[in-house]
Amino acid sequence: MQDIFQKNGLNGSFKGMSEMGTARPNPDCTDPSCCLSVKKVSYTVSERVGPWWDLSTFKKKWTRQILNEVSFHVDSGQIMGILGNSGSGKTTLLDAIAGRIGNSGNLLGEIFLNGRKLKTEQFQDCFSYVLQVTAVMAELSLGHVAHSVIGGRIFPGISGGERRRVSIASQLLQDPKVILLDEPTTGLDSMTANQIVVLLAELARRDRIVIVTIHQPRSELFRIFNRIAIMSRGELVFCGQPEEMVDFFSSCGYECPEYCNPFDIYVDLTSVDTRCSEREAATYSRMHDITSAYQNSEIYKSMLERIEQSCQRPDKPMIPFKNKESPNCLSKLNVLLRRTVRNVSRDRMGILMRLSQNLIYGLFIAFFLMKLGKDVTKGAVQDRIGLIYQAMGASPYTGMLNAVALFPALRAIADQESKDGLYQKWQMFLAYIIHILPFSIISVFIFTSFLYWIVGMNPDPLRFLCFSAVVMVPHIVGELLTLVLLGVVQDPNMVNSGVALLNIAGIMVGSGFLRGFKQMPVVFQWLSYLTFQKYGCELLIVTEFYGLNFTCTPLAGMPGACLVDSGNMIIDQGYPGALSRYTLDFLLLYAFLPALVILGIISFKIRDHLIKR
Ligand SMILES: Nc1ncnc2c1ncn2[C@@H]1O[C@H](COP(=O)(O)OP(=O)(O)OP(=O)(O)O)[C@@H](O)[C@H]1O
Repeated sequence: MQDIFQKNGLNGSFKGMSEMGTARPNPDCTDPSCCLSVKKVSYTVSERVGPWWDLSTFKKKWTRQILNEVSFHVDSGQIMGILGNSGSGKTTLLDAIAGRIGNSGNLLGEIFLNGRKLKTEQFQDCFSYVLQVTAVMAELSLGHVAHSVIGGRIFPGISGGERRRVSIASQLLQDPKVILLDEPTTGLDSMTANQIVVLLAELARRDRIVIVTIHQPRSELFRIFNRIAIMSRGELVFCGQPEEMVDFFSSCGYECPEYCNPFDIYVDLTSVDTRCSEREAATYSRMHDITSAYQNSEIYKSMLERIEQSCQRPDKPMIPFKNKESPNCLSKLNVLLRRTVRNVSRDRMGILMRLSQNLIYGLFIAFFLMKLGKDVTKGAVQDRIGLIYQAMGASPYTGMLNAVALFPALRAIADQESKDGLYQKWQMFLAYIIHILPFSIISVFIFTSFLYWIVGMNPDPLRFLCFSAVVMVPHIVGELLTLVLLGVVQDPNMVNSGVALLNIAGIMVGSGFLRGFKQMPVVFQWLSYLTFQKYGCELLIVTEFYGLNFTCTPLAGMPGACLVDSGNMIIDQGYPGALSRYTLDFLLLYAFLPALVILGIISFKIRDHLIKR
């Protein structure tokens, strides 16, 4: 990060602040190398009138105007601050310029860079966008523990101000000409907030256009911004130089009282107060009058002229695209993997839990079963089948819990960083699954090493290895399946339920324990071939039962109790031919892993299309 700031002349600190004082970057804009013109940008969305349970109103829709013909012009070397009360449309305006607006609404208007009209698909290649950090936290559902988690786990030990600087620095990697920032100062104390704005002004001074939305700027920043835009109800109520702003509002009859912050006064003046209908009508009318006065002013007309001039110029400079040079796919994967491992390794408790969760579960089984016996009348067969059922049926859940706990945070980061073109979402998915492999292997080996020998399963080291290799798969499949669904389903709770239901269905149809295959309707017999549980259970049955001889204590009144005298009989009756399919079953079981990885890549490619905003 230091390098990036140094490269951009900022020397990695806010040292420049005192030196530059409150000087405004490129105040005259005599010879800008780049200019951004936004012309009549409007955005409307269609909303249902009533809730879904009231069908008559739910069927009706109304059109809501979020942005209404917003136009402005900024030259390179300038910083523009967009003010406005909450819900005035600041973020939507930045989203529209950055090409990040979803396709849920209707976006109209034109954006020009250097007088050249941008195609929608070019927006993201030109502009860098630093989101509200708070937005990322909401995405991660971490708002309630913002400081403990963001400050401790994802970005350990860095302050809010430093975090903003990291976000800004990461955007500078692509050397953009236009940087858009959504509320980069929110949540910071006023001194740090000012430092961030001064830093941004300094970035603008290096021949860039910087546009920031900002809440409650301190009055000193008045001299820093080259352009101030005030929004209300999706309209641009005013856009011009700070001095022009004071004169303009004075000419409308609204003098800024002495010792008052002009930003606060003008934002209040142009906001619509919805607390009661009378006040709403009065404040709306005032806002409307000010907007009309602005649209009839010389400031507005000269801004429109500048847009026209830049579009009419015969020698228009080329569109300044962001630097797209990036490392190859393997290097990106390597960086993502290292970052994931580094973040995960900081959470010692998390690692311990991941390694021991299967073991804890193994303790339950061992405590419940104690020692496996050989006497069929004392549960020798039933206990073994129960153990296999547990090993196959429950392992996916531990994998699922890991993915649901860890991946949504990384997914949110990947959503943002992939929009910035740093890498693709599926690369983060791949890096994540590479990082889980050692955890899965070690945790399953701890589990099987304990359980296998404690309960006294077939005491053959080779069979133990086969048992471990089989149980590994449902654990990893549980994690992979969760990741695949997390690609297309946003809510981790829904994914949880989905994976749990799929697993229950799989073990029911695939294991043959609840109902023998021969007794199942044909459709379920066919479906069972699609379940990894079919191959896993069959393998574990052979691994445990093949060559096993039972003893029997004849019971009075149960003449058939001793009919089963060997494990081979269990295999022949329940899983005919399983012995000869042993290698094939292994191959088919392990084939689920690459298949799910491919499905995951597809799922995250679909996510690219689903997440537009
Ligand atoms: N896709 C959408 N569908 C419906 N309403 C939307 C959509 N996008 C934005 N809005 C609404 O438009 C209004 C403006 O939202 P926006 O986030 O741009 O405001 P803002 O000025 O950035 O607010 P804040 O300062 O609180 O972040 C809000 O009322 C918001 O709910």
